[in-house]
Amino acid sequence: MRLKGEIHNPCCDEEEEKVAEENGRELNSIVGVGISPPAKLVVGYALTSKKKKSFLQPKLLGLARNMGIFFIAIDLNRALSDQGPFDVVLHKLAGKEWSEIIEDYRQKHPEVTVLDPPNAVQHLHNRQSMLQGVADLNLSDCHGKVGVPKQLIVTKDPLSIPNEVDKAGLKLPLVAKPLLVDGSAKSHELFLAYDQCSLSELEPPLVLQEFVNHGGVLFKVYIVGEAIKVVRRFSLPNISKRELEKLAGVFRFPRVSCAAASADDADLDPSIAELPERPLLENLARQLRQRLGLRLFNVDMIREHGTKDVFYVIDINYFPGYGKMPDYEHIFTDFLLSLVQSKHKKRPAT
Ligand SMILES: O=P(O)(O)O[C@@H]1[C@@H](OP(=O)(O)O)[C@H](OP(=O)(O)O)[C@H](O)[C@H](OP(=O)(O)O)[C@H]1OP(=O)(O)O
Ligand SMILES: Nc1ncnc2c1ncn2[C@@H]1O[C@H](COP(=O)(O)OP(=O)(O)O)[C@@H](O)[C@H]1O
Ligand SMILES: [Mg+2]
Ligand SMILES: [Mg+2]
Repeated sequence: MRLKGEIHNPCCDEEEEKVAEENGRELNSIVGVGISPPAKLVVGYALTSKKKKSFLQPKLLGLARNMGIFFIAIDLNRALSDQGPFDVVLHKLAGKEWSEIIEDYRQKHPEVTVLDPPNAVQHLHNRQSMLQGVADLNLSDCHGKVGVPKQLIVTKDPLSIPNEVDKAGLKLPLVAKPLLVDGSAKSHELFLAYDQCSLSELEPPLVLQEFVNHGGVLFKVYIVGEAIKVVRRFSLPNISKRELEKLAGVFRFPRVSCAAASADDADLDPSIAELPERPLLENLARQLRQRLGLRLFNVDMIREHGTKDVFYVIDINYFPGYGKMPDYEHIFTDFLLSLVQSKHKKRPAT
């Protein structure tokens, strides 16, 4: 925690100016009435403009300010070590150059909580390494099973895909996903493949994943440190055997489970809509947090149609769209405060 007056506050765009204005209003009002400055938490952020807009909403900034938490934009044109000082750094920017900057900063400033370490984030930029952790989890309790759909990685020669799929024993239909996830629209361009021959039309590098019928509903499990929030989203409908026999080809499908596809208020079959049990989610989140070394992520989970508790994780996203998570402003401010508290607890008594 720091005292006031230590903050450097560079403004780069409209969003940042708004944030700085919110912060400044608080600083001036305290100085003006001569109250001694309270301890405060300074959070530096390096986010895309889309993310700044969706995450730094007035309801978060206002609540945070009342709790002594101030968000300060990191100036990408200046050395990171010359800025701040920060208690926490939040970041989600693409590119190797940024990863190196933030890793270097993390090593030189162990007193700052960097959310999250770039090498751990990197793990989620590849759809193969992303799900490796899940396959190795130990979730053998009575609240359900969590696995990963059977999948195959293809890095070259599209003409060999039909044969490779055959050898691996993958069952059709398949979902084809770009192997690398870099935040681009292209990395979210997904295809459904209904027959083996057409698979050679796809462009590697890819993950080919068995399509799991799940009743058209997906569970988005948001994790913020130890907090978990789960929402329902619409997803792809079941594909019947009959339909599969009739169809051939590969078809691109749109972003079916985006925020606009919320299914929380829909009138759904309870056996499809019922959320995964809380102990299962807690166990999953705890183990993933440890294994991935991340505190800010979400997990896309589906329930195998016709079962009560057989789940598959199909996607994990770093620093997802928390702005759409119900109650995110409280969850996030509590989380930021808990970081400082745990830091204080760890400090040896003098
Ligand atoms: O754009 P939003 O707010 O829907 O958030 C996206 C996430 O949506 P979700 O919160 O899961 O509904 C989205 O999740 P999905 O991959 O769509 O499941 C990604 O996390 C996306 O980041 P990136 O493009 O992979 O870097 C996220 O995009 P960024 O906001 O990080 O650019
Ligand atoms: N193995 C699968 N079985 C059934 N549906 C799937 C599968 N994988 C993906 N989907 C559907 O495709 C959507 C996008 O896939 P996802 O892996 O989450 O990619 P993205 O990173 O672009 O969100 C999911 O929300 C879900 O509707
Ligand atoms: Mg997804
Ligand atoms: Mg994703």
